[in-house]
Amino acid sequence: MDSRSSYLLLRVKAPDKALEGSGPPKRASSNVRKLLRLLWKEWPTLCTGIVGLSVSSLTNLLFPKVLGAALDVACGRPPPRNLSQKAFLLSVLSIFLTGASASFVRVYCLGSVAETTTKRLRDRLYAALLRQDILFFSTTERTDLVHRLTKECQVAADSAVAILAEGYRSLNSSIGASFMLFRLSPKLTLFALATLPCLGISAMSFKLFMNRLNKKYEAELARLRASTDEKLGAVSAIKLFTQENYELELFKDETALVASTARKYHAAEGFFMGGLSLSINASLSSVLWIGGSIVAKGDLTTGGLTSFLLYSGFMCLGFSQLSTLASRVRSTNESTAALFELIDDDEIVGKDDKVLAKPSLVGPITFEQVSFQYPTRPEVPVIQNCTWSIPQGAMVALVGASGAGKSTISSLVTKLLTPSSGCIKVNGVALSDIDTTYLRQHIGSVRQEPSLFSTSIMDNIRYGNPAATDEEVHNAAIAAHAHDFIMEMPNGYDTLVSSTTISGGQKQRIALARALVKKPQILILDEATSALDGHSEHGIQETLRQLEEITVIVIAHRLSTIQSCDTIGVLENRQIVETGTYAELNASGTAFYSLVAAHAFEESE
Ligand SMILES: Nc1ncnc2c1ncn2[C@@H]1O[C@H](COP(=O)(O)OP(=O)(O)OP(=O)(O)O)[C@@H](O)[C@H]1O
Repeated sequence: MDSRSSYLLLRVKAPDKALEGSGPPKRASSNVRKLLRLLWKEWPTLCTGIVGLSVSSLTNLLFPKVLGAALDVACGRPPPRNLSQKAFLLSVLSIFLTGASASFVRVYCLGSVAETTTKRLRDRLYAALLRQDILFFSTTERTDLVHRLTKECQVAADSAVAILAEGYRSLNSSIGASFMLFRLSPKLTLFALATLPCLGISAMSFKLFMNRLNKKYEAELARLRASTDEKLGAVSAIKLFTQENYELELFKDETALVASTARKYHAAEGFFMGGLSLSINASLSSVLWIGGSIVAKGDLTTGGLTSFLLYSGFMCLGFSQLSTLASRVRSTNESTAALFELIDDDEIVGKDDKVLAKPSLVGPITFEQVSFQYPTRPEVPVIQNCTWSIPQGAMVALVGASGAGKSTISSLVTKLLTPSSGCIKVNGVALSDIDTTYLRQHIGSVRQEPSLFSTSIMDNIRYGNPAATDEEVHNAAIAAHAHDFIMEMPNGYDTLVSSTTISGGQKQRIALARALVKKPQILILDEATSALDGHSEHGIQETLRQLEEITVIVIAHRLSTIQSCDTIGVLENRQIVETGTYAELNASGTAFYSLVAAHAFEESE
């Protein structure tokens, strides 16, 4: 099991006790049933499609009979059921027209059902993804998720419709055609059926072999996709280390492996198709041989034999489709397992939701014996029995060596992560008792590499507070020292983020404006001004000082930022080991002093 799915199991079964018990595996066999239940939500269109399918199957079944009768009429025999030639022609035409109309209804209605089901699956999956916590995204390939949302949802819905429609149609053709064959000539039917089990068994075993090859091919392709995604994401590192040729050779090896498996699959497919055509030709010739002698004896007409041959084709097609149905159900169950794992998980999470408090967040933030370790590395605690109190309205610097756990602490305060033990309180209320949406609506958070969306700068800032007026957006941008450079852009606030080159520092200031427009009660800046020059950063510090009532937690590597804070918390050995002002801590023997001596901080520009 990969780390992502083991993580999912952890969340669902034992959110607080990492890696304890994995529970019984979910049964993939029910996925097709879930898909069929989703199809049923469109029952009026689905039923209309099935009526169309039934009618087109029936007209298809009548086709060989009609064709045989037409051949006999062309050979000079009278039309069946004492019909005149004109009436016979008209009835043939009406059968064909009915079949064509039924095909339209079938294709349109079943296609609509597939599309609506795809939409339903995509909506549910997207909702499920938005509910996952950040750890999920750090252990899951983003390209896989996008693929799941776009392609896999479509394939799953199409497969469910195909299983239903093809299953129904194959059943109709195999049973209907066998019935018609017996009616035409029981003797010839028994002869034709005798070869069927042999053909069926060899075709099925060969198909299984091909499925195995196909799975191998898919797995190799997935590996290629993941490694290409990783390499293209790190293309600057490849260039800087001049490893282009090495990477190209690695890529060539991987594509060679994929191509070789694909060739094996095509060879097997060619062998299968060749064998199939050989056995069909052999059985058709023998049916024709025996059938010819029956016609010669006068027990069957030439038209009857033609109908018989066509019905044999229908029957073979029906049985072969039925035989592949089981493997199609199995492959759909398997290919949709990851999809339903996410969707079902979301349903479980949803059921556990309870109504939480929305207290005032104006008050101190306190850490009480807080411990945390990432579920993917349960043996390495990042924070352990950490106790810390951040006074309300203070501007606090959180410092520590790289990897000490500063960003982890900021994620714990915003509830992006949940402590493994202990408790974080805001204004005396435990975070676990505070409504998450409410909490995040009142916390502004800016990270070192903020994500901006490909809309206008105005929309990006307003993302922090959709109800903000233009004036409020401008004020937030002024406070974040972003207004001037925004106004210098070709379309000012309407400039599209994707249409212009925005520097790291400009991005950070837009992100700060987006956090400020919320009018937060707590502001967390995680290296949020690292790309700014000293002058701009100083201006922002001044602005933050003027924001009354807001508690600001600053994670910074720049000494000037730290110096301007009211108090400093030093994170070392998984705990806050010291707190105090810069003047108090900047003395020989303190952990802070050791950090300064170890050049953990940049000097001001
Ligand atoms: N998603 C994750 N899964 C597992 N371990 C993680 C994850 N994110 C961070 N860690 C680990 O947790 C520890 C603390 O990381 P964190 O990013 O909180 O440190 P930091 O003090 O903010 O570091 P820096 O100053 O370099 O940004 C590190 O050892 C890191 O490798």
